[in-house]
Amino acid sequence: MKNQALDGPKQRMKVFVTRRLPPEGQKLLSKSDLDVQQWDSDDVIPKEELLKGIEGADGLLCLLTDTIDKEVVDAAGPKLKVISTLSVGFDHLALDEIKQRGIKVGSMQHLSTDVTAELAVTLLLTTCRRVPEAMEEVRNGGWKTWSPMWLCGYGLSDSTVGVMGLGRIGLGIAQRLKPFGVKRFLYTGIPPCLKSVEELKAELVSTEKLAEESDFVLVSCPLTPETAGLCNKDFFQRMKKTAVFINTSRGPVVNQEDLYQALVTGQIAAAGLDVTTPEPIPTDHPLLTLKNCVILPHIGSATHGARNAMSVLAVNNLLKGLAGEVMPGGIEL
Ligand SMILES: O=C(O)C(=O)CO
Repeated sequence: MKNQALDGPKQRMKVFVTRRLPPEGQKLLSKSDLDVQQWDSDDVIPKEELLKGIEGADGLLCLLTDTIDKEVVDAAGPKLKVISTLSVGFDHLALDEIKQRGIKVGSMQHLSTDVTAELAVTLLLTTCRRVPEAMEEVRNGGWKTWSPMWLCGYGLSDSTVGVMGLGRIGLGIAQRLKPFGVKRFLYTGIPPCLKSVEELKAELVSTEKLAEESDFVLVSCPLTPETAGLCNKDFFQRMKKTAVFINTSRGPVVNQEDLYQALVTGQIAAAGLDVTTPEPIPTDHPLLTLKNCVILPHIGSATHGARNAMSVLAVNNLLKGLAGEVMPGGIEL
């Protein structure tokens, strides 16, 4: 039998959680034997609270709204072993600093692929068929009669769709769009499954060609130094005047001033954004004055099922990582 007096009581590992979690993840966390300290709020944690809270932590569970930079990992100190993020994207994590310290990182992997692809399709259809504008006309008395060219948009049948970043989500988008009668798929990026690409007869092209030949451009690439600002003046000038642009990845992939100019001058037909820079986009932002721009508040993965499942995976990543086991959503650094 172990001598408790000599060994001392087993110290519980400390984890810091930067937000209230969806119920299923919260329940799992509460059953663990970790010393859980949490920012018990639905609001973003202020940086100074994060710096205080993470001190001496073995693990961190964070959100995409938390910037985990050198200052934060320094404040944590040498015990920090695992960072689990409740997101697919990890552009908010200073990966170099994290890697240098041998900290393991877990994210969502495939978990929110379907719902995010579904939202991208929703946003595309909403934007290309001018749904918010049409609803507004019903409310404000603009609906006078059925009229041949009133509120005409663009349909997907026989179109060319360009997916920038044919990863898991990009592929999910293309697969969902195929039954709408899309004639041709173009893509950039590295597909997760070549067989699916063959089934779609999707063509790997340059970013320029994708811009020039697509009727609908959907951005689903991660934010990296290479993709930041990729959709800029030159990109929009290459697009067709009848083309529709959709971004469900990260705001900074798009130069918003250039997008505004492209929309206001009729360089492109319309845009739908689920992500902006910054988030939230200020309510007086020029893009919000445009009828041909539909903006959603970053709800790509916002279904009850997905968010609960994401929170369970985020907690499991934390538990497994701290136990020295393989994290189900571990990422290669
Ligand atoms: O999981 C992510 O990275 C998101 O952007 C949530 O929709």
